[in-house]
Amino acid sequence: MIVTHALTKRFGGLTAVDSVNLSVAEGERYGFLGPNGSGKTTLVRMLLGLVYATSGEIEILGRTVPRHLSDALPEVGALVEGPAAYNHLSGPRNLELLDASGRGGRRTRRARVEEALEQVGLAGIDRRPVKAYSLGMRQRLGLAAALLRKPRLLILDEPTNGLDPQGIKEIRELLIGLNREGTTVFLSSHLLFEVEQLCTHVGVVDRGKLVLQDELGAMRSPTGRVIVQTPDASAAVLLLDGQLERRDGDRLLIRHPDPARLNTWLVESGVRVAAIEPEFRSLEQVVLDATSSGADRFDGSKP
Ligand SMILES: Nc1ncnc2c1ncn2[C@@H]1O[C@H](COP(=O)(O)OP(=O)(O)OP(=O)(O)O)[C@@H](O)[C@H]1O
Repeated sequence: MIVTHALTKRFGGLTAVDSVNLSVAEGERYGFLGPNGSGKTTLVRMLLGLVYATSGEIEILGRTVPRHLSDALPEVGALVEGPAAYNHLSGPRNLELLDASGRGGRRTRRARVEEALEQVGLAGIDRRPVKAYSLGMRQRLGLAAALLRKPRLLILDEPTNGLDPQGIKEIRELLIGLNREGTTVFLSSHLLFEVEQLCTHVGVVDRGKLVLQDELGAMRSPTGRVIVQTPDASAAVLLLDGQLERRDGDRLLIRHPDPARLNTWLVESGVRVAAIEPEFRSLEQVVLDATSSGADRFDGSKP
């Protein structure tokens, strides 16, 4: 769906995107994660032919970009930083105008616009001009515009920018739903938590370089520790001499390679186990290990 080879963009002496090999397959929800200023927007703009690469190659839906971009674009929905709109017109009117530039027939235009508005939570919006929209509403309108053509591929630059936690959740659910119906989703974000909640695949960019690219599940390997919930926590603590890493009420974090064996042993020793599961590395830990700069440059906050 998206392939780049040694994609590079320099602005004078600054290398904003540095030899990036991106690979996004059909059906994925791919999170392109990096701190502010790491080159995400520049890469997205190159994918959409809005900025020329200094060197390297881009393929979108099997077409070379920018040369054959116009063949790919009808199947691509895009949202780039600061979605453009006619500020003196209403949101629905903006979408009607946009739709008129596409291939859809006039008779069904109103229905397409209404469906897109409904998908992003703007159904029944009044006729106020876009200049009176909040940042979150503008972002939703931008998403609606990206959805008008029922694209096979969505390319979204920071799609939850300006949204409150409820809005972020709604957009997440919308993107997961669209993806289930077959849309491949590529989005950039500086929010670790957002990517962890939404994406199946992650690319981590640090100072223009892609330092990690994998399936989220594969990245989050087991830590070798087991989380156990037990009403007999005090008895378990005595039993676990040296293996216990942390106790939090009736929740214990235990160094052990095998949850099944640990479970058997605890139960046979008279410790009732209410819940047991292996601990996996968080995306934050993975990113911390992969980047020289440390995860403090990434935004790990939860909404
Ligand atoms: N037109 C430009 N001219 C000069 N430098 C630029 C230009 N566009 C971007 N840059 C620089 O390239 C680097 C990457 O910027 P970019 O906007 O792609 O990062 P980003 O990861 O999208 O950050 P943010 O989330 O803050 O938008 C930054 O150092 C930025 O200042």
